[in-house]
Amino acid sequence: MIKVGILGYGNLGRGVEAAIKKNDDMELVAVYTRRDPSTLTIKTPTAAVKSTADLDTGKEELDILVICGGSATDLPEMTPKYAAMYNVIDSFDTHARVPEHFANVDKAAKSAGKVGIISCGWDPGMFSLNRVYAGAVLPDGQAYTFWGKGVSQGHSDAVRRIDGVLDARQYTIPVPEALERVRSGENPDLSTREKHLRECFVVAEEGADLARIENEIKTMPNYFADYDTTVHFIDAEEMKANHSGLPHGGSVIYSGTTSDGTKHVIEYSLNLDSNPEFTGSVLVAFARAAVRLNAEGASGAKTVFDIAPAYLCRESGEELRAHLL
Ligand SMILES: NC(=O)C1=CN([C@@H]2O[C@H](COP(=O)(O)OP(=O)(O)OC[C@H]3O[C@@H](n4cnc5c(N)ncnc54)[C@H](OP(=O)(O)O)[C@@H]3O)[C@@H](O)[C@H]2O)C=CC1
Ligand SMILES: N[C@@H](C[C@H]1CC(C(=O)O)=NO1)C(=O)O
Repeated sequence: MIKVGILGYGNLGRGVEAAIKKNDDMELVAVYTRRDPSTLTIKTPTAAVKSTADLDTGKEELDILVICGGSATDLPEMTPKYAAMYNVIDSFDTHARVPEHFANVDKAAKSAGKVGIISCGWDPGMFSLNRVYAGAVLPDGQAYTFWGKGVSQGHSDAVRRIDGVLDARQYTIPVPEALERVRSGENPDLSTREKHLRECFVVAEEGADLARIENEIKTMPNYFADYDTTVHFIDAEEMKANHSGLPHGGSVIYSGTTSDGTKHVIEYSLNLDSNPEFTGSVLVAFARAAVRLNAEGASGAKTVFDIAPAYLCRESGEELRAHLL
C-alpha cells in the first residue's frame, strides 16, 4: 500500500483526496496544513489532519508527499524544502520559472536520495506530453495549445495572492478566430495575445484600492502581462452563486507533414467538469511512478517526460500488453 500525504488543503488538495479513493493501492495517511489543523474538515475519516510542523521533522511515515500549494508563491519554497525529506510531486505551472524550480528540487532530492516530480498536471503535464510525442513523431510540424473556456487554478491563485483580494476566479477564453485558423490547417503564427483572453472576477476587501488591484492583475508577469484581461469586482454572494464551479479543458492541436507535404493532424483534448479533480488524478498516477522509481534507486527531479507510462499504471506488464491487441 502506497502511503500518501497531502500538503495544502485547497481545491487541488481536495482533488487529490478524491483521486486517492479511486486507487486501491494507495492510502491517504494525513493532510498537512499551514492553518490550524483543528479548523479543517476533510473527507477521509481514516486520515489525520496535521500541521506542517509535523512534516518538518522529516519523520512522517510517507511514501510520497503530494504538494498542493499555489504555484505563484508556495511551491517554489515548499517543493525543494520537502524534497530534501520525502518523495514529492507538485503541479508547478509558472512556465517561465520551471528551469529554476527543476534545479532547486533536483539538488534537494538528490541530497536525500528521493524523487521529486515537478510540473505534473495537464498543462504543464498531459498537454506537455502530447506536444512532445507529436513533435517526436512529426518533426516537421507545429503545436498549438488552446485552453478553456474555463477556470485556471494557477491564475486564480495568483490573483488571490494580491494584497486586498479576498477571493478570485480567472476564466481563460480561447479566441474563436485563432482556433478556427488552426483547425483549418492554416498553421498561422499567433502571438500569445492573439490566442486567449483572460477574464477575472474578484472579491476585494472593503475599502481596498480597486484600481491598484486591477493594475496589479493586468501587469502581472508570467500570468497576465501578455494577455488582454478584463477584471470585474463582485461581492462574495455573487462569487458563490455564479462562480463556484471549476470546470476547464482545452486542446493540443499539432499539424505536421511527411513526404511531399502530406499533412497529418494530431489532437488531444480535455473537457473537465473539475480542473482540480482531474489534476489531482494526474498527480496520483504520477505519484505511483515516483514511489516505484525511488524503490529502484532513482533520485532527483523528474518531469512527465522522464517517466515511462508503465510506471503510472496499477496493471502488470502482461496486463498492459493486452492494450496492444
Ligand atoms: N499543472 C497543472 O495542470 C495545474 C496546476 N495547478 C496548480 O495548483 C495550484 C493550487 O491551486 P488551488 O488548489 O486551486 O489553490 P487554492 O488557493 O485552493 O489552494 C492553495 C493553498 O492555499 C491554502 N488555502 C486554500 N484554501 C484556503 C483558505 N480558505 N484559507 C487559507 N488558506 C487556504 C492551502 O494551503 P494550507 O492548507 O496549507 O493553508 C492550499 O494548499 C495552482 O496555483 C496551480 O499552479 C492547478 C491545476 C492544474
Ligand atoms: N495550469 C493551469 C492548467 C492549464 C489551464 C491554463 C490557462 O487557463 O491558462 N493553463 O494551463 C491551471 O492552473 O488550471
